Amino acid sequence: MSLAATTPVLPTTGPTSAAARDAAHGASPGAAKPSRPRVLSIAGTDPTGGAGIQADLKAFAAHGAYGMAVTTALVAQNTHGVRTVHVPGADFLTEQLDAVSDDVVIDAVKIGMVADEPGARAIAAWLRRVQPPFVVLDPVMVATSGHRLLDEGAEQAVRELVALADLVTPNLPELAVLVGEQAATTWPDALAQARRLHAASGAVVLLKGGHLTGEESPDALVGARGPDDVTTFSVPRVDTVHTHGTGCSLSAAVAALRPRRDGWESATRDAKNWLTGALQAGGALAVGTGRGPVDHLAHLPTLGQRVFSEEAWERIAGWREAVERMGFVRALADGSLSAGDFGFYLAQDAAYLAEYSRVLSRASQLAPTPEARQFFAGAAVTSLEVEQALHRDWLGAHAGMDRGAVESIDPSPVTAAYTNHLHAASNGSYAETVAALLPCYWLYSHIGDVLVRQAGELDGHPYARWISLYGDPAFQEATRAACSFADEAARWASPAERERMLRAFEVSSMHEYLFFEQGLTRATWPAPPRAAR
Ligand SMILES: Nc1ncnc2c1ncn2[C@@H]1O[C@H](COP(=O)(O)OP(=O)(O)OP(=O)(O)O)[C@@H](O)[C@H]1O
Ligand SMILES: Cc1ncc(COP(=O)(O)O)c(N)n1
Repeated sequence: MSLAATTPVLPTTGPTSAAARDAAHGASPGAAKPSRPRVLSIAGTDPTGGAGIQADLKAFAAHGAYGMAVTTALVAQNTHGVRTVHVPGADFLTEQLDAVSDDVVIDAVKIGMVADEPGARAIAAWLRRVQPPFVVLDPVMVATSGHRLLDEGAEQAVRELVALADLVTPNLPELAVLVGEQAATTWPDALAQARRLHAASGAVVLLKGGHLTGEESPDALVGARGPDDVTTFSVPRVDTVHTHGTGCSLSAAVAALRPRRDGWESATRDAKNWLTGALQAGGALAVGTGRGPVDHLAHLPTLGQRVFSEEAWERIAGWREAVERMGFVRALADGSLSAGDFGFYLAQDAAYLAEYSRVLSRASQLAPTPEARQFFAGAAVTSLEVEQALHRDWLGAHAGMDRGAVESIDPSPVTAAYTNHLHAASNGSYAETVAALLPCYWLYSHIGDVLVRQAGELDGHPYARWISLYGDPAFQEATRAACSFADEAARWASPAERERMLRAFEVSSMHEYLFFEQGLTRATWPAPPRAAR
């Protein structure tokens, strides 16, 4: 038997259009919009911070709203599920609600878990008294872990709350309960149910398709601009298990945005895009061993973080020491390196620089400021022309290679691995690209210091010209500039992006080591196998 058979689907207050409700709240298109809206969450708690009030406050802050919270229920839960629920009671709930509204002007309300029928009735009575401008109701009934967050007998009271809400954000099972039907299994059936809910209640319905399977995760706004209006928002489904609290976070974000927007559509579109980024970054948070939360602040830089280059340099302490002890550097410093090994190194360096120059050009293309664009474009030219000219001179004089031969050197597997890594990083962001490019400047000038120190007096040294070139002050200056561009990019990077930068820097440092050392280690590489005839 469906719930509709025993209870009226919706209460008797009668539907009003979204536009009429907005007008009643003074939310006309020309009305002044609060720059920092005061938004109240009425919901349960999640001590691990992924859902409920804790998620709502983060979503409010992420959207620049001032967050407030009234607790309906204290929930002992984590990323594996709900353990127990403690409900302080409807009288205390009303006391909390009044404490807020007696003092603070409220720009929007988001309602989540209401827990039980007395709770729902207390909230309904308060909404009728206070008439907040925008009310978003996420009709939380069952946690994804399967635990009930709403007493079974309270469903009718939640239906009554729908009629007091401006926007209701059900997932498929919740929508079914609200209209008193079986849960829809297809998107068109779900849309038809959402239309019926809108027609009966007057509330705009944001139908959430997170529970569907498929490559897209569609949501639809029903009734925002008229009874038959449906706007679909579809994003590619993020391949993640970390979806705890997505419903709470989405509805809170819409509530935070709505007071500054002219309608539900633009608030929903932006909230949904933000949520997709937060879902993508959720795994990197490493919160809990179950279904973890999304990263509400994925789009923000973190205040108080360390200077990127300091942290990056510290992270490669091991590679730095390895580079200082390298046999290739020691042999170059004491002059015992054979001309053949040095020639191999120079030839590979020429092949490397050709690709490095392309990645520098890409950094210039992605750079956010004219200074950075100019720096990386200039570096692309220098590495192609000036540095390669030196390589050509030596290889011409000592290995009999002409310009064409130098320009068509095959990269070794070690060289190709390094340049492939740089190209892969340059398919990411500007910040990642700069971080990947940096060790070539920095470790190279570090090796220069080590070489100059180890070589001592350069008179009569077979590699004097090269060693003095390593210590060139212009190169040290370029290294400092590259560091400051990386630091600036990191200042605006999210934690996940900064981690990608550090990783790109670390991997490039490893490649620097392998690149230099290949002058000697190549003797141990296997010869290309002969094809069997
Ligand atoms: N894997 C995913 N990729 C992209 N978007 C998703 C994914 N999972 C959920 N969403 C989006 O998250 C929002 C919440 O959707 P969902 O249907 O899961 O609601 P819910 O069941 O109320 O959430 P909760 O898991 O918090 O209870 C929707 O906008 C949905 O499209
Ligand atoms: C207090 C509270 N409110 C809502 C949810 C639903 O979120 P989810 O379905 O992701 O567990 C929850 N777990 N806890």
